[in-house]
Formats: sequence, structure tokens, C-alpha cells
Amino acid sequence: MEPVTPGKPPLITEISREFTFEAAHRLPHVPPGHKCSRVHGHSYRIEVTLRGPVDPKLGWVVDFAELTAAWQPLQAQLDHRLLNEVPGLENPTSELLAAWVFERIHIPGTQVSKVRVAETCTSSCTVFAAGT
Ligand SMILES: Nc1nc2c(c(=O)[nH]1)N=C([C@H](O)[C@H](O)COP(=O)(O)OP(=O)(O)OP(=O)(O)O)CN2
Ligand SMILES: [Zn+2]
Repeated sequence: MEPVTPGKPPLITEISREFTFEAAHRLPHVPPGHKCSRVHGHSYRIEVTLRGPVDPKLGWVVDFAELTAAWQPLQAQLDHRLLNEVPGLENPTSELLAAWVFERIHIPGTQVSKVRVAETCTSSCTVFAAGT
């Protein structure tokens, strides 16, 4: 149940956790000569955000550790890989990687509301659940 203060709208609560992994990729559909057509690597940062009710006794949506546990199988598929070889990531742009992660994290009683992928310090992509 969400915390409610009389006279104020109920709160929407989200929790987030950032994960990191190292991987190589190349972008197969960029124009000839584009630097990203060559294999190169990134230190990826992935932020996963969950939305859900705050448990009235525990005072949290879910333990952050549950988010880490849900992430672990994806980490195993991504870390120190050539992303183009991972099923579903044949064209591993930030946009498609964010969607790939979004579709694979499920925690009962919560909804993944957004996934942010940062390939570099200055570039990132965020995908959101429709209607949020
Ligand atoms: N919309 C997107 N644009 C680009 C993506 C992407 O996934 N979505 N990816 C790339 C490449 O992966 C590239 O490695 C990252 O590009 P860029 O941000 O240009 O990285 P640099 O650190 O090399 O930036 P400079 O400003 O050139 O130093 C490209 N575009
Ligand atoms: Zn790249």
C-alpha cells in the first residue's frame, strides 16, 4: 500500500539500482566507414527502476537485493561478451539493449518502469513502460 497523507495525492514510489559490465560490440547497420562499424568496447552502466507498492510493514517496495538477483542472469549473458553474439542483440545499440533488459527483468508485485543504458559518460538511452 502506498503511503497516504490526508488531503494529498497518494505517492508513486520507484526504486533503482545501477549495474555495470564490460562488453564489446559493433553496429552492423551504420553507414560504411562509421567508427561504430568496427568492434570496440564500453564500460556499460545499466540503471533499472522498479515501481510498486511500499510494503506497510517492511517500508520498502522490494529489497534492493531482489533487484540484484534479478539482474544476475543478464550480467552472466552480457559481461565480457561480444554483444552481437547474444541472442536478441544482433544490433546492440543502446536503445535495443535497454529494451532487451526491460523485457527480461521480472519481480513479482512490481513493474519495471524504466531502464537506462549508458555506453559512455556523456550518452545514454532510457526506455519507459508505456503509459508511465
Ligand atoms: N542513438 C545512438 N547513437 C549511437 C549509439 C547508440 O547506441 N545509439 N551508439 C554509438 C556507438 O556505440 C559509440 O561507441 C558511442 O558513440 P559516441 O557517443 O559517439 O562515443 P564517443 O565516446 O566515441 O564520443 P565522441 O564524442 O566521438 O568522443 C554511436 N551512436
Ligand atoms: Zn559503441
